[in-house]
Amino acid sequence: MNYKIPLFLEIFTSLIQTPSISSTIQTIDMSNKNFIDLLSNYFNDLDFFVKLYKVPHTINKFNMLASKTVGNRGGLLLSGHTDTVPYDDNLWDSDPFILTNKNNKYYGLGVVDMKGFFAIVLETLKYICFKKLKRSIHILATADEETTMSGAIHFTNNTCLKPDCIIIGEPTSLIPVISHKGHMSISVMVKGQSGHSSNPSLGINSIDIMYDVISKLLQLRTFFKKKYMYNGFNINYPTLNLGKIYGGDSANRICSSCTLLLDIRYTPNIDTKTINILILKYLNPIINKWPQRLEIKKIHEDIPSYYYKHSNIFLKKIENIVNKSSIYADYCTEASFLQKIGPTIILGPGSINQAHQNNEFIDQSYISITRNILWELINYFCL
Ligand SMILES: CC(=O)N[C@@H](CCCN)C(=O)O
Ligand SMILES: [Zn+2]
Ligand SMILES: [Zn+2]
Repeated sequence: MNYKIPLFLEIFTSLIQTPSISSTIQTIDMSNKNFIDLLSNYFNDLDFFVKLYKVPHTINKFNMLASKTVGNRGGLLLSGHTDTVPYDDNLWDSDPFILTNKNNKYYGLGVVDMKGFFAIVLETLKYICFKKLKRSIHILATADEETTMSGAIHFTNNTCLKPDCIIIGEPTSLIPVISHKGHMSISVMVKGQSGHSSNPSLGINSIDIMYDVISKLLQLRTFFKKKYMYNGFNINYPTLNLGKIYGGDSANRICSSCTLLLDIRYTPNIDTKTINILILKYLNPIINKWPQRLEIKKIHEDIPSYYYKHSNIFLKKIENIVNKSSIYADYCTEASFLQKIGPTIILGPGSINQAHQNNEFIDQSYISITRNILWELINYFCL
């Protein structure tokens, strides 16, 4: 085909160069508009019909849907998120925004999770003859997957698309993922009272109280592991991770405020209502001892767990194409929402082990294999 779209490496470089960090911490959170514009231009270059959707309650964030539409139903939807997690300054061996080629790997923030997927999709589409298209092909690029999933939620609730199949290109090492855990993110703030450290009775030390909170949460963690075993997952029980803690300012002041961020990844055998009750049950002794001093909040809406419950014909076809049986994952994805509009499978290049890491990389061998798989998927669902 004779498109004016740039070469693969030029595209990949530009995607990595364009920051699109999302965070629940406002000072770090960024608009994804530049990234969305870049992607839109590339899909325009391929003569796709491109539409942007502003995602409500965000700082200027957008979803993009690029389509070649045939009829009004069915077809294939390839989906990815536009945002990356933040990065640790100084802990990278290369500039996270410069695509770096070393030892048959590409390094950069988002190479595997998951800007590389878009670069490979574009590279694949370049060589497809759309005159032969029998069913629609859509590419969805969402905002805020790493935080609230508000992009996927907004899209799911407002689209009239009903694809035959949705592929989410998260890094699964090209193994189909058909189930994953749910995700709950919580903040616990302890409000104490400051005072001179020479006399403990002059204040209420919020770090001391947080110490008790943490010890209760670790007990809850043990309870989850004992009571809610669920086979199929690699980590076959709900996990609880203490993710961030901050508070206080000086060694010689009683600490007046301390905040803890944590997440719970839950298996399908426990619901969020039960989890909420358990959190309160474990923390109640502290809440009673220190009335009004604990504030427990959700950082974002709970993300439900996901299980593929559609036609086995598509699943078998996809397992055949990649020559791998499907598995369950411990992380979570936008499949929890997108599955409402069509059968959804998570399948993408690179390993989740390199996601959210310093020196994030994607093995170059994934590029041609993924192109072939995408080509077969498009051939099966659209041509
Ligand atoms: C694949 C992946 O890393 N997904 C994110 C989504 C977080 C949504 N709050 C995770 O599992 O942490
Ligand atoms: Zn991801
Ligand atoms: Zn991620």
